[in-house]
Amino acid sequence: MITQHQLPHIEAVIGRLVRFDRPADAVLSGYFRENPKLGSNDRHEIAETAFACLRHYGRVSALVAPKRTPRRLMLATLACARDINPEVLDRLLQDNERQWLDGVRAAPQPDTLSVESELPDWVIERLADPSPDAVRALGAGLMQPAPLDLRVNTLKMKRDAALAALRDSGLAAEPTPYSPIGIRLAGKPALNKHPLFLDGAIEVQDEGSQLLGILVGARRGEMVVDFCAGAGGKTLLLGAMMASSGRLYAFDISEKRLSNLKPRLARSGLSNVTPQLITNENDTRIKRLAGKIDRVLVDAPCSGLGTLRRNPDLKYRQSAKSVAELNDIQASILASAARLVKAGGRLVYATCSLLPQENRAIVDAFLAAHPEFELLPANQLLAEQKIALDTGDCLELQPHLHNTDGFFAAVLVRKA
Ligand SMILES: C[S@@+](CC[C@H](N)C(=O)[O-])C[C@H]1O[C@@H](n2cnc3c(N)ncnc32)[C@H](O)[C@@H]1O
Repeated sequence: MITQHQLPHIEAVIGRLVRFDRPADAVLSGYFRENPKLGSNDRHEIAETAFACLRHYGRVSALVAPKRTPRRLMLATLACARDINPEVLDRLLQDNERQWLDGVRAAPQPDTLSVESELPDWVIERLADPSPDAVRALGAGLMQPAPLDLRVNTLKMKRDAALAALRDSGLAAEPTPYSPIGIRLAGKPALNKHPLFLDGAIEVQDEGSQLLGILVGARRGEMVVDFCAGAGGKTLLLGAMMASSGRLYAFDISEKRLSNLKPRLARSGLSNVTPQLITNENDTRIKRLAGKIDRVLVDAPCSGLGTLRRNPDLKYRQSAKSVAELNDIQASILASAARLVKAGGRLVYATCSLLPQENRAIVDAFLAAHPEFELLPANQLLAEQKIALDTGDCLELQPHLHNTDGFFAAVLVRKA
């Protein structure tokens, strides 16, 4: 329920968000830390309105143009992008705002493809299929809330047992359609105090991420590298696939992200993981492992445009220029990671981007320069795992088609 007391807070948060200089969730949690007296309903309404503003920013900012003040953006969001009773909203307005907002409500919808799909032109131009129908369908999918997916830690529990335990605790839980170790929950229940979570038997992980880990196919006793491990979402999956045996290196250049892996590792029960901070993809510590690794995952830094359901601000924080810069980093990381792979070993290149420029183009250029590698068709690998999902020789997940985040993965093998 929106109240008068919340409006200055929403306005302040929107003012910070539309600078697009920091991740939206960091802006929001920083604001809540500065304002500890805000109650849970206040936080909920502030976050919902702020994210609605970001999700519908193309439309909302066109409606209030040319005076895009935070207050106007907030009022247009409340009137046009959230399901707020107009009478309730009108009671919260200043006198001079009622007429203005009526005009906004009555204004014809801006009908450019960019506003309709809520995707900037530079993104549309770079999609594999930029035709209006495809863009509208993708844009609509990216506007839906992402489901809450869990991965069962198979070291601790089977999926059926986890499903039964979650249902016993009153949660509506279903198996995920594709991942054999995934569970989809209805709603967004808080899980951080759930016994299964505390015991490390479940982790929050999008089904798409799970499929990508499954393509790595890590096995017991192998030497495996998660090259861009971050906070270890996929490391934990790979470690469980290896039944906590062999050796799993988790590399990353971010000390902060790697430190977030530590408590997750402790819960998971894995004892085969070696987190390793590296200075860059050419770090000397990596060279020592050259030619020794069975499987390498490169979950490359990318634009994140596949995660717009959760991070709608990314489409304004990224740009054609930042994607071009990422392309250089992606190519360099992939080439470096490839040196680790032994003969017959597997290299998986993955992103959570929807742009061919960060996906297939990087892989094609790599294969052209590295004839010692070849592509293993992802659809065949998934079929061998009895996963009924065929997106061609690379895994290409799209929110509106698969109800996962947008993901890309190519599986490469070093010829024996
Ligand atoms: C997409 S995120 C990885 C997410 C992680 N795999 C997970 O499942 O949670 C990309 C990661 O690449 C790391 N990174 C950026 N440049 C790197 C480099 N040159 N070498 C290794 N990691 C790098 C970033 O710090 C970031 O954590």
